[in-house]
Amino acid sequence: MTDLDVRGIRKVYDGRTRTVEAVRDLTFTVATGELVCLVGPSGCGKTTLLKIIAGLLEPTSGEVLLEGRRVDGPPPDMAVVFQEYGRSLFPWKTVRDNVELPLRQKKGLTAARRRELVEESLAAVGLAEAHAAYPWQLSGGMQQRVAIARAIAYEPRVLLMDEPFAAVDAQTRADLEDLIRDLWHRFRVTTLFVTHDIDEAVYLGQRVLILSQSPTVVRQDLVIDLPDQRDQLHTRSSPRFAELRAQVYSQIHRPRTDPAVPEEVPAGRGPRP
Ligand SMILES: Nc1ncnc2c1ncn2[C@@H]1O[C@H](COP(=O)(O)OP(=O)(O)OP(=O)(O)O)[C@@H](O)[C@H]1O
Repeated sequence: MTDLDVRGIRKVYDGRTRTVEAVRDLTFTVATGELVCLVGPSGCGKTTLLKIIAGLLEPTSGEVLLEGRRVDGPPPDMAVVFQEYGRSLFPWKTVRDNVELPLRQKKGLTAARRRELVEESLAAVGLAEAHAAYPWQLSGGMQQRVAIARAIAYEPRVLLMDEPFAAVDAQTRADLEDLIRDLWHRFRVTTLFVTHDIDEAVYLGQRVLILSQSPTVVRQDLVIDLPDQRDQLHTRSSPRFAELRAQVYSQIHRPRTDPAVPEEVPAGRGPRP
């Protein structure tokens, strides 16, 4: 079954002085319970695409379907984890209250069930002990764990992650990558994980969607045929990992086949139909 169906998404930012075609034509699907990584160079429109999928930004053309229903605003059964954990947590609320907050918007949850979900998800990310702390008392990696716990507690149908580990150190990043694999094994939430880090995409994903430079199209939809049980040491040093990362690298850096296509359209000409 398909959870997420992205069809012909195009996005043109129409500014006063210039018009930028950020995303040209993106089409892909994510099946129920899949973990798919989306990798592309900086500025290729990953955040733009994610905002469109999350219903926060309207595409110029194309559509996103979530379980067959068109997304035209933030869907209630989707959770997003952003890169800037510092700005996504409320500093005046405790860890427990930060995780519980979105649950208060969810219909039909009793206070007891909310408490249960908060406790379970904090335990799942290894932060059961930190429930009474404030975000500013925690390290960056711990704050990002809180943001992940908040997303999981919500029991979303689809989880979107936008470069969630870009701002943490390398060791914390590796730990958080393993946490994502672990949580995905446990909860099987349909996950779309956006990153510009090729190794991270190959390590995490069942599939990697490789994006071109802006204006963006899908260069390749690559199946990651690494063993399901992955670990930082053995997986990353395996010959197959090296082959897959080389394949992603060469696709990302492949020259555009259509160099005549302008990346910026003069203002006033407007988006193409
Ligand atoms: N609100 C906006 N108005 C005009 N142009 C924009 C706007 N947001 C993004 N862009 C442009 O669209 C293109 C894609 O930006 P976007 O932030 O989606 O890329 P990205 O792949 O997420 O980048 P990064 O990896 O550096 O975070 C860029 O050229 C950017 O300058």
